[in-house]
Amino acid sequence: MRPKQTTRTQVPCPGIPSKSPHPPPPFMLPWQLVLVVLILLIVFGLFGLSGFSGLLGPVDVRDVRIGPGHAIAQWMHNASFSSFVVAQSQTVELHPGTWAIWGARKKWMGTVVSGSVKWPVSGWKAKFHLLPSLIRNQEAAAMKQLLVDAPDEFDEDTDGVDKMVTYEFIISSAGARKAHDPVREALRQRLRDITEPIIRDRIQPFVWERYPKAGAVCHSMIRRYLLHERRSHDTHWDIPSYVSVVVSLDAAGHDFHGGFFVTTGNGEKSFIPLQRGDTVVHQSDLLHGVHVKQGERWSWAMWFQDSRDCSSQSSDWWKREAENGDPVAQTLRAMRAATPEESWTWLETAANSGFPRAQLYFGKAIEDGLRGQPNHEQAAQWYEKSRQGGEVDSCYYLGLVEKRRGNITGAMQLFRQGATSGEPNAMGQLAIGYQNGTGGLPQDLDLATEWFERAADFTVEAMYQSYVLYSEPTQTRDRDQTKAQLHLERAARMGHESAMKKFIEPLARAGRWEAVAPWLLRIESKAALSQLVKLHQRGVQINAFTLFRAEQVLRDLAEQGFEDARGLLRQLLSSREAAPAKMSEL
Ligand SMILES: O=C(O)CCC(=O)C(=O)O
Ligand SMILES: [Fe+2]
Repeated sequence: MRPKQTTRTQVPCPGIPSKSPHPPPPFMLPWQLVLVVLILLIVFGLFGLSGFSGLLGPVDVRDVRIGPGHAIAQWMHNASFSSFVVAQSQTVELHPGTWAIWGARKKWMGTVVSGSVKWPVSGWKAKFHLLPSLIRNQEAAAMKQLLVDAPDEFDEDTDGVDKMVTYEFIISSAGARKAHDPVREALRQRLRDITEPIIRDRIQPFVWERYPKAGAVCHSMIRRYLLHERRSHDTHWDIPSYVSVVVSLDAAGHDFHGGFFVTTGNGEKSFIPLQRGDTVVHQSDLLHGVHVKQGERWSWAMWFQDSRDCSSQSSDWWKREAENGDPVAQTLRAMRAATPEESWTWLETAANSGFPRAQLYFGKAIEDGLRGQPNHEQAAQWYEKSRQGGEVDSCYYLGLVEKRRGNITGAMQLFRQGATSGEPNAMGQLAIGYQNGTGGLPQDLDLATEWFERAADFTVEAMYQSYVLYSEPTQTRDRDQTKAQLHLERAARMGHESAMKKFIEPLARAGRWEAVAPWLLRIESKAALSQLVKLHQRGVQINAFTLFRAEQVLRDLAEQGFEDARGLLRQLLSSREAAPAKMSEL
């Protein structure tokens, strides 16, 4: 496979002057010989004539075809028994399209597993590709190590999918301001030194061949899934991305269990056991997510746009398919719609076609009052249709409607159905039922703990409640401080306000102000920010990235007109006082 050749070098002809006063020399001069050889190298290098490869130096063929024992080959075998995913493999060659005179030219030969997920109702199949070992073990390890060594330099914004803290490190991004902050530029550059050749030589050639309209990588980031932090990136579509590429930096079944999955929202998840350096390529029609059930995982994710300058024609994506009546395409268009009215129209059309996920979203749109007054009864009818169509998330929303109607027992039955199908919000509601003994459930703190703990991989409230429950004994177990502490830290790191305050109490009591400082920024209240400024003024060591972010937060608040933030910003920037901080003064 070759990337498209966009420009070709014009080779000037080294002609002999027409009116030469001297006869041409009988043999080529050495410099002319060199020129001719150079021209041959350029021409054959550009056109890739393999017959001349001897002239161009050795070809470094990296053969990473997988055998039947490889985890992905086994997954593929099992997928053939699945009701919703199919996959087959082929061998593919990638030529980087660049060449080096002195170094070896590179060629990648590997297995590509092409799979698809069959959507219910629609004939639509969401395709994806798996490329085992596209990234070398050492490359993946080197990328990860750079960030393991800089644990505090991750972004902690709110995630668009689950509203919890992201914990991502942006390597490059066309849109994000944080992709240009000077304080992390050296680290970003080291990561780009590794990632850019990989994108140019391996990822881009493959993506451009399979998706001819794909342009440039416009967003590239590392995500981490640590034990005391984020455990999941639950079921979603990559709405802003034309082509998404995910590289696992750890090995499933070895460093962690679970990981990247594909689904149709019916409760079944097919976990793809990506090994270190294995790569997934897909578009926004693939419903997918991440759940790290044990261990820790890091991944490198990229989003291609459909242009080289990162402008996006996303309003055109899946247009023809939507207009031809496909409900999956219609739902995707609703999620990219320019106006609420347009979104409503596509969702209504898709819901009327019987697509369970669209029925869920349409119910939400009605309940949220996307058009007119919120209407819970009408929303409930769509949730019910969606539930009957197999969409597990609907059990939770329908359960909430029942709860509001005062039918707690009916609500609990719905929550149980959602919970046993793996829906985390329903798990949390069922746990509350056992915690309080409501909705026809006995009070049972062991079952409450069990369900909260299952949900704690996904929702911040369940993380916090797991901490609360493990902090106390039940009739059958002692309190478990280790588990309680893990859940408290996870809830705190994922943005639970009470958890953050509880988590820093012992740090403050021990006078560990360096450790307290980043938390004050995370809490972001006026009191917390002024304490942070106070610590800084008193000479407490605060890492450069925390200080940089504090300045940014205060600047943003000041620009929004908060007078206090303006004052705090001035203090932060002004010189420090020398006196050490005392707990009693804070
Ligand atoms: O971490 C991964 O494997 C995938 C992350 C993902 O799906 C996303 O960032 O959209
Ligand atoms: Fe994604």
